[in-house]
Amino acid sequence: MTPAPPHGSPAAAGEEPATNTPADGPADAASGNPEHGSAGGRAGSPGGAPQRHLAHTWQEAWQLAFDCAAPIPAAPVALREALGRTLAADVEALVDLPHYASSAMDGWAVNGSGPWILAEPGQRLAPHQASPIVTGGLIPPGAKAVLRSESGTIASDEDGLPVLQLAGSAKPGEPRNGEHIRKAAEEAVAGEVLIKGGTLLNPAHLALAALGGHDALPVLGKAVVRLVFTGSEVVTAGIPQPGEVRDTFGPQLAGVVEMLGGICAGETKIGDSYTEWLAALEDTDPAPGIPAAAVGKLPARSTAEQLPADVVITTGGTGRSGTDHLRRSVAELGGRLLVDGIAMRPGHPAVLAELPDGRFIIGLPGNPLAAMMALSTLGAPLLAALAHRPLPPVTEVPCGAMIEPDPGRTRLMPFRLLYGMASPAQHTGPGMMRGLAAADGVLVVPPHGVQLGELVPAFALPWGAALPDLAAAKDKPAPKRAARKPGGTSGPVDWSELLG
Ligand SMILES: Nc1nc2c(c(=O)[nH]1)N[C@H]1C(S)=C(S)[C@@H](COP(=O)(O)OP(=O)(O)OC[C@H]3O[C@@H](n4cnc5c(N)ncnc54)[C@H](O)[C@@H]3O)O[C@H]1N2
Ligand code: MOO
Repeated sequence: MTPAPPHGSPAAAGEEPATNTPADGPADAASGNPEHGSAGGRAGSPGGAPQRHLAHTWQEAWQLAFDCAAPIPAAPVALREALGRTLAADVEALVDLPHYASSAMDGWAVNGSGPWILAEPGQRLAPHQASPIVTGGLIPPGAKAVLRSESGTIASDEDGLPVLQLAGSAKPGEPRNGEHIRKAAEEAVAGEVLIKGGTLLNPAHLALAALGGHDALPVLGKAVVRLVFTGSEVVTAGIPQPGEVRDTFGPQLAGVVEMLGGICAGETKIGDSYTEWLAALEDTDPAPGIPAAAVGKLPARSTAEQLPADVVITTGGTGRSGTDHLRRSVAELGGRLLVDGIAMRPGHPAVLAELPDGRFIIGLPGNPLAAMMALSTLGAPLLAALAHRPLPPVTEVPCGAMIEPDPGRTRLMPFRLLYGMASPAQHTGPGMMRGLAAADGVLVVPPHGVQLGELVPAFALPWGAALPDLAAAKDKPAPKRAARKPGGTSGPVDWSELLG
C-alpha cells in the first residue's frame, strides 16, 4: 500500500492523489474532517486539517460497490406496483379460469331444441325451456347451449303464451350443444401455474394474475432510493444568474435510478450547511406525506412512497472545503466510508458509505458529468446487487483514437460508435452534458492509455442499447464481399479491417 499525500495539500482541481488501496481496505469514516465549519453558502473557505486519503482504483470501486450489498429479499407488492418487477415464485391459479360457465353472447340459454318455453332467468331449465342471458352471464343449470339474440325471435303459441323460436336468419341445427358457452376452467384449472417465477412482469401478466385471484405478487426486492440535492447556488427553473447554476440532477436522476434497478422515493433539496446535510442523512421517515405508522400496516414494499430508503444518493459536497459536509455527516451518524475517492476522472471525489442502520449513501460530485460517471461506477453495481441483478457488463470495443497515458487514474470517456469503433465524444468536461447526451457508451480508459484500434473496456449507458460485441467481430475473418451492384450506394466503411 502506498501512502497517499495528505489531501489537504494544495492539489489543483481534478488532480487527486492517484494511489491505490486493496479492495478490502475501505477508508476510515474518521477521515471526514470534523473541523469543517457549519456555515452554509458557497463562500466557504477551502481547508481543513491534512488527512490521509486513499483512493480506490476504478475496478476496485466498481467491484466493491457490487460486493458490499446483499439482494433485498422478495416480498409481495400490489398488482399495480408489480409492473416491470421480477416474479420471485411461480404464480398458480387460485380458482378455475374462468371460474364459472358463462355465455359468450347476448341471447337465451336453452335446453334441447326449440321452440322453447320461457323460464325465469337463473332457474334450472327443463328440456325445451330457455331463459334470457347476456354476455358473461352465469349459465343456468340444465342449459345446453346459448342461442344468439340475432338467431331467435319471441312469438306466441296457440294459447297466446310467449315462446322462443328460431329466427329466419338462424343456421340449421343452431345452437349446437355447448355453442356460445365459455366452459369453466377452459383456460386453466385451479392450482395450474399461470406465470413462472423469474418472469419480468408485463401488463398482461398483471391482468392474468388478477384473473387467477391474486391481489399481490411476490417480487424480487429492489432498492428504494432517496435523492438529496445540495447547493445553495442551484436553481431549478429558468435562466440562472451569474454565480447560480441550473440543476442538472432533478430532471435526470430519478429516471436513471429507475433504469439502474432502483425505485425512486422522493427528493429533497438542501443548501450547503452542515445542519441541513445532517438532517437530510438522518431522515429515515418514509417519503413526506405518509404517516410513519402506516408503514407497518401495509404489505412490505407495497409502494416506494411508503418506505424508508435503502440507498440515499447525494449530489455535491464531496470535496474537502469548508462547505463540503458529506464525510463529516457520515462520521457523525456512525457510518463508515467504503469508498472515499476513486482514482478516476471525472468523478474522483465520489463516496460510497454505509450507515449503522444499513442504508447506503452514494455521494456524487456536484459537477454534472462527474456525477453521472460516479453514479455509473458506484450506483450501477450497488443497485444491481440490491435488485438481484448481475454486475453490469463491461465489454471491449476497438478504440477509434489514440489516447495518451494518464498515470495513476482511469478515465471514463463517453464515446460514439463510428464505423464499428469507439470515438471519444467531444464536450466531456466535468461540468458538461453534451458529450454524454450524444454518447453510445463510456470507455474505461486505463492509465497507460490506448493505441488506435486497441480493445478498450467499455460499458453501456443505462438508457442506451447494449454494446455490440465488437471485439468478437474484430477477430472474425472478413466476410467475402458481395459484388457491387452497378449504381448501388455503398454502406459505411469498416476501418477495423485496416487496423487489425
Ligand atoms: N481544491 C480542490 N477543489 C476541487 C477538487 C480538488 O481535488 N481539489 N476537485 C474538483 C472536482 S474534480 C470535483 S468533481 C468537485 C467536487 O465538488 P463537490 O462534490 O464538492 O460539489 P460542489 O462543490 O457542491 O459543486 C461542484 C460544482 O458542481 C455544481 N453543481 C452542484 N450541484 C449541481 C446541480 N444540481 N446541477 C448542476 N451543477 C451543480 C456546482 O455549482 C459546482 O460548480 O470539486 C472540484 N474542486
Ligand atoms: O473531475 Mo471532478 O472528478 O470529477 O469534476
